[in-house]
Amino acid sequence: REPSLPPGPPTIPLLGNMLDFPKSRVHLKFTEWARQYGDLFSLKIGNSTIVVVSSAKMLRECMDSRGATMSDRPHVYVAELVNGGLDMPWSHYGPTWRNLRRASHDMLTKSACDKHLPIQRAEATQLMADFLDTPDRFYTHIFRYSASVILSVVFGVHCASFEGSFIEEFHKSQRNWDNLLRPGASPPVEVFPILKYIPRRYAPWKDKCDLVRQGQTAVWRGLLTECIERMNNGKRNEAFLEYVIDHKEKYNLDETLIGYLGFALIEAGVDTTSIFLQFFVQLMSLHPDVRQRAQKEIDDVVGSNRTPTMDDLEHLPFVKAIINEVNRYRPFAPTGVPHASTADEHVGQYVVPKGATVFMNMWGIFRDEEVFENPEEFNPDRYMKSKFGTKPGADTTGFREDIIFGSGRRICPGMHLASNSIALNVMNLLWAFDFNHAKDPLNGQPIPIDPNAFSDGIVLSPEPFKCDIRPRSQAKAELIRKELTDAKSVFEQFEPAKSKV
Ligand code: HEM
Repeated sequence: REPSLPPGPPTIPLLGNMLDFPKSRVHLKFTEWARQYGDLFSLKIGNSTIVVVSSAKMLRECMDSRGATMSDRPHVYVAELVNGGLDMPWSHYGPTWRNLRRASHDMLTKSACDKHLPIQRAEATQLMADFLDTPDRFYTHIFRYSASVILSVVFGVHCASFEGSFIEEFHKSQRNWDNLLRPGASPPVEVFPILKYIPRRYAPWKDKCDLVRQGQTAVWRGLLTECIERMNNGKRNEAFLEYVIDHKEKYNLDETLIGYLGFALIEAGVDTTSIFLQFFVQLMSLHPDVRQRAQKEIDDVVGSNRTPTMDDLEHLPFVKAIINEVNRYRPFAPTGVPHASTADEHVGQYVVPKGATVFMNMWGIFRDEEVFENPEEFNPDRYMKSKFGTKPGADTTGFREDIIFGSGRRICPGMHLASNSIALNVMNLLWAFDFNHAKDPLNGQPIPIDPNAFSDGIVLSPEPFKCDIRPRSQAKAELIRKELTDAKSVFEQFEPAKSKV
């Protein structure tokens, strides 16, 4: 390790820390190292450098305030084979990313997203109705909701069901993509570039890359073609992509890039929103005391004769505290989405060198005992006592309300759409349903839910679990069904999704 680098675990010649690098649960090891080496530590993997930021204060100093040099993405060879750098979350910091980013920013402003609240509300009503009809399929209902909202808003397409639909195909294709990105699924080409040249017959991962690329291209090409046809037939429905197509010169985007822009929003927006809602259902089933307290708050503000609206949120501090605590307790990307530096940056006494991969260790930030009381405990009440859920006297420098959405120039452009989705559904689901452990039909005993069973990788998502979801009253169930009938007029403004792309 070069002496100017932040400290870190001891290295061995040539390989550096490669043998110590965890194959799973990377966030746990990063957090252990952060406690040992500090809130800015480094690892060497061969010649390359990884820097890990593990406090909000350091996040501000090292990343938020250095947007111009900390906004690249690391080279990931399989991603280059799959999307050639045209897919925004993977794009390198440069003109293509800038054009995509500018368009997404203009499309997804708070006021633009608020205009799309009617379709978000209609979709959220369908989610409640789906929970009434087939509660056991809550996992796919949530995925359908998240996908259909983004498809409607971005491409102008509504997808009424998961099974047998385009959304099911997209789900499968994304799981193939996740598998390809898992550690060990492809050789470490980034460290040993020679591995790129392994002939195809010995490198099945190259064929898998082709398959994922073909699947993703089919998704955006199909949706874009439909959008253009609709525009040509005079049937516009205010989809965001219509606006970008109209202004493609302004953003310097050709058809392929416009397709990738739409795809990036589905790719980055669907799993994230779904995962939040799945964890929410899990945590409400595990913590009936928290659920009941939130339900009492909602009942006092909303009552039983109407469903919640976005205007209710400001009167529901405990519901907001639950949202914050789900994000703290189960951050969707526990080591952040890595950035890369494009210049040597002096941070305190250390240098973060040009080309380093920089991780935001959200797990470590949210599990810091100096900052959070009993951080391992799911306790929304902490956010009732302080804005950031921190304990009295803790240093809150660098904390911000949108910290879960990333950092600097790469901060999530979909955060307003995501926040509306999360708030609407959390309010609705607490208003409408009780969540409990499912019972084993053979012995009537509660089926345990393991809160620590989650998938590995850059994204944390709960392993499938069972729970019991029931409407809180017949009257509420009837109101949901009536609102779904009313929502049909909103859905009709969108094109029905095809079963295949
Ligand atoms: C709970 C929901 C969501 C969470 C927690 C979330 C979080 C994040 C995070 C942490 C990043 C990486 C930021 C960074 O590199 O510093 C990100 C990037 C991104 N998100 Fe989200 N996101 C959510 C929903 C959405 C939605 C709904 C959309 C689209 C409508 C979206 C679109 C994107 C895109 C396109 C990027 C890549 C930005 C870039 O690389 O420049 N996200 N998101």
